[in-house]
Amino acid sequence: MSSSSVPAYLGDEDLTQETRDLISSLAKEKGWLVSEMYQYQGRWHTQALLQGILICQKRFEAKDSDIILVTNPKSGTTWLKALVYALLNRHKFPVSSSGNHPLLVTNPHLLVPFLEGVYYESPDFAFSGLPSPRLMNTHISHPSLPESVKSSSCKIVYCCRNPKDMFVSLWHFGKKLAPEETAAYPIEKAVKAFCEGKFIGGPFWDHILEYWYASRENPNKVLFVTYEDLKKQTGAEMKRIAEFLGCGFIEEGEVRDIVKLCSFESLSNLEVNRQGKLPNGMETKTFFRKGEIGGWRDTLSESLAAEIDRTIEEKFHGSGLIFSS
Ligand SMILES: Nc1ncnc2c1ncn2[C@@H]1O[C@H](COP(=O)(O)O)[C@@H](OP(=O)(O)O)[C@H]1O
Ligand SMILES: C[C@]12CC[C@@H]3c4ccc(OS(=O)(=O)O)cc4CC[C@H]3[C@@H]1CC[C@@H]2O
Repeated sequence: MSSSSVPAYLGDEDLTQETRDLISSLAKEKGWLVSEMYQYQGRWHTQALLQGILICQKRFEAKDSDIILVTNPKSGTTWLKALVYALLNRHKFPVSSSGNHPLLVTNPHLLVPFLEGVYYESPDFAFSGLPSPRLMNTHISHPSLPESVKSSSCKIVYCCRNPKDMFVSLWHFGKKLAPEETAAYPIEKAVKAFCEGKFIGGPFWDHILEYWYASRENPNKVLFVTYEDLKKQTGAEMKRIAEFLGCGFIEEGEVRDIVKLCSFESLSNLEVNRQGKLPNGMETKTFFRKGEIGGWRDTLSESLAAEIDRTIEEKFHGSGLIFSS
């Protein structure tokens, strides 16, 4: 990859010998954005994110008080980070006297660390130094989570999104992230790869279903929310998240203020989210595009939408999970 906006952890520099040895034994495919992606524990990864996951699996020690936000890419990660950060810090940083709220001057990705990204960039990063309760996010699949995440009483909030909107969001994100690499790539090919599961973090259906069943088996451990419900009833979903996390009583005014501060209109118009880059090289504005439900209609032809619908029907049939659009 050559574009300047491409983050460090999409590259293949700084790989340890251990990662190189493992990679040499893994199935390999050419990706849409990356020239090589590797299949590890059933999922496709860039070399850098794979190394981040390996280090995370080895080193991350979950605490009972931890909160981990889990998503597939482009399913509402940035928004969920902002909402939960504002919720947990509502006494320290009241949103009503909001002139100096951290979210007004800091991109949500800098307030909530991305586990495998941080472990790739800074393998010795001291997660133990984060204030309690520690709030972090990951795209790691349920079976691949570090053992301590599964065995401790830490809480997981999983947010999923209608796969058609998720794909379309990824499509535009990829084009912004690496315009040269993606310019000549046909959307038909990308939809095919997405439906075959050969996309970073994919297959998307395994990711969603594993957390879906985990939330049904252990509702005190995993809370399952959707981008669509968050969009339609942000306040009610935020209260559900707050109750799950044991945040205690929240006044209606506080809920309203947090919902407003974290809305697409509010966050996407802040200077900090319009200009500038994260330290990893990604432009902050790439995380905000339309922020709508059903926006896939502007990008997908009927036949491409039908191709994704067929995959959804095949993979989610009988699961009880229904995507609204
Ligand atoms: N505050 C917010 N409210 C609603 N959607 C938001 C949001 N912030 C970002 N998004 C949307 O969430 C998607 C990015 O997901 P992620 O944060 O997981 O990378 C993008 O979707 P679109 O590309 O459909 O607009 C982005 O616009
Ligand atoms: C994880 C990430 C969002 C997804 C980005 C991504 C999406 C699709 C890709 O296509 S393919 O090469 O697998 O065919 C590649 C990538 C690589 C970067 C991914 C982003 C890094 C941080 C974002 O949350």
